[in-house]
Amino acid sequence: MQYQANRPGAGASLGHAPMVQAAADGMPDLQVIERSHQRSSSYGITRGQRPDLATLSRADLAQTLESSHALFGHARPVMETLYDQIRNTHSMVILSDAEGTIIHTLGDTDFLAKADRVALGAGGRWSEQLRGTNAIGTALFEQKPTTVHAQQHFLDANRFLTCSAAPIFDHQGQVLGVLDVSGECGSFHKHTMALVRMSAQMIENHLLAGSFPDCITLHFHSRPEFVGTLVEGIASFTPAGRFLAANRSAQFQLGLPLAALQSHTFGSLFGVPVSMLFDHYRKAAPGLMELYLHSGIQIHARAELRLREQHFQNAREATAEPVAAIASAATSAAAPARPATSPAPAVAGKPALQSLDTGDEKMSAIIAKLRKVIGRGIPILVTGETGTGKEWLAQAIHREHPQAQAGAPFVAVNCSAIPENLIEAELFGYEDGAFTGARRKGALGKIAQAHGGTLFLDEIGDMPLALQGRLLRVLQERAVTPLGSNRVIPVEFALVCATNQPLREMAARHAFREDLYYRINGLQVKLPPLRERSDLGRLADAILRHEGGQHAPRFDAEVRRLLHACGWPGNLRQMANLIRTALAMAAGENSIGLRHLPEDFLEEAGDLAHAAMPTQAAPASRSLRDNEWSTIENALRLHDGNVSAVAKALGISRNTIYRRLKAHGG
Ligand SMILES: Nc1ncnc2c1ncn2[C@@H]1O[C@H](COP(=O)(O)OP(=O)(O)OP(=O)(O)O)[C@@H](O)[C@H]1O
Repeated sequence: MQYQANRPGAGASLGHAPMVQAAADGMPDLQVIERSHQRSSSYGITRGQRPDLATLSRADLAQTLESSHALFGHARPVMETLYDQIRNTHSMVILSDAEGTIIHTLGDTDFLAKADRVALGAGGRWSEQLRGTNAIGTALFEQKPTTVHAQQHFLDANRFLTCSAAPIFDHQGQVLGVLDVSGECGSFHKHTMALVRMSAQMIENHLLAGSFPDCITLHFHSRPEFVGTLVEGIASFTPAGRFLAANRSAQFQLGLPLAALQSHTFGSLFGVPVSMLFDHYRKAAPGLMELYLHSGIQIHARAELRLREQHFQNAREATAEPVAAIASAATSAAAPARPATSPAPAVAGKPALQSLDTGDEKMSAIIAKLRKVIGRGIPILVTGETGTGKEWLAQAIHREHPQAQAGAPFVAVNCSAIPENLIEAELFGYEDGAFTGARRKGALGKIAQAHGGTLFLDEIGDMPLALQGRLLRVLQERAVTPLGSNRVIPVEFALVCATNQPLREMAARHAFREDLYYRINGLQVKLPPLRERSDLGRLADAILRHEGGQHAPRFDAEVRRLLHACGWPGNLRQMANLIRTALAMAAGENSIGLRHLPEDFLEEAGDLAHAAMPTQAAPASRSLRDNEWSTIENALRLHDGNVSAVAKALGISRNTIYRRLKAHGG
């Protein structure tokens, strides 16, 4: 059958009707295919011709590999993780250079043999000029992710394939190569493209982090839990603060393309001098920094200071204070480069365990129990509705350890925020054995980063089953083996996990490993929802002081009444958000009145209080999830299904709402 995309009903005529969709769905973009077919004809290729199967000689391939060493070095471990996701689907993962020459493949043996027949292997050349329309060549030409399915290949010989390819860009926006998943056309899956794109993004992030030997790299996101994940923004600056490079997430968050960013400095982007980073890392246990973009949006950031000796020296002179912490947060050029995902700094600025005891009986009992187990190697499992402060409690637990005072790391991993195919590399790290000496890279996983400190696994119920076994082994053996390595790294850390899922129930229906459940469940504490706490007023005062300092204005009587009347479906997160807004509105005044509260809160407080009532009266046997879901459901009804509005009203993330909607078949 010939390709007929330029005729009406072309998708149907291909026998792949659902293919006629936007490329963003992981479906081929028919306009892209059509343009490519026109180009293929103009190259003088004919559909029925035998493809040019000549591959590079071994010497030429070695040279190609050498010139793509950085790309190959960073791509290889990501390819291994990606291949784990598609194993046994008659497919393979392919890396090509910017000319479309394949430099590395990983695949199922049966399919590799078939692929070999069309030179889809190392040394094979897949530019559009040589092969006509194909995912690698066309993605290179279009400079965007491209799926080419079956008949959409220009050459008849390639029509047994379905291929999804994403270009990989360097920090200057130049294409370095292409990551591709190819398989037999019957193995097409629309999610493949999403996996390929995320993997390409991960390679780009690692490349960027390793690009400059002497620089300051900022990892940031508007949500603190996303710092250190695939979606974080990464921007590098010279030691003097001049902009060097940024990944796509950073460009998006900063609202500027690369070309415009070139004329910026750290100061012009964030409104503070770069020296504030040195000040920040001079602290004994620096936490994430809070910075503001021009748009007023707050971001949370972690900096990596990878500086030469003389820049340390300058920093020392500039700050004229002890700089032990700077040295510990930085890597000198002579030392091996710090891995791309360096340990998150220890937690600072968050309350200690004692200050979480504001008089609620349940909270006091929880804190007393925790005190008995902290420091005894007993894993702690924290449950509770969204926003009840599970992560805050984990940080407070960490701070109780004497090592925390000495700067031991608190490393948080949100198991639901990291794409399933990347979580393994994030947790266990990976090793790049391809190059030695200065080029040897790799990344320390979060588990190894937590060595000596605390590992906090948030939303542990969302950890893929396959990885639960590996995690269990790490916990039993107290050692981690990075991907692609035989090296065993001993690790010692305190473990705190959190979930708002019924893990025991999940274990009973084999949705969560029972052995892991018992292993992480040394002591389980359940944080009460805000509506059930007896210390609501004191808690609000504590948050007010935390956010606004000792001289913050006080709540007036009307506001206090309203605080008690509200159902607080978003729990502490909602309350903290409300108080932050009120403080901003009441700046310079002595008290916070109703006029300082957001209108939507005032309008909804009554309704939401009602919405929460049935959950208060709900029988104890109802799960946390049920309570939370009915609150979300009510709020969705109130807001005509507008997820953003509900997220704002409840003070919970849109992701949480989408996850719950999915879980309830929405
Ligand atoms: N004890 C506290 N005092 C003041 N504010 C708090 C406290 N605990 C939590 N918060 C506020 O609530 C927000 C949410 O807390 P946290 O992330 O710990 O909740 P969570 O239960 O882990 O939420 P989720 O289940 O959605 O991950 C925090 O960012 C903070 O603003």
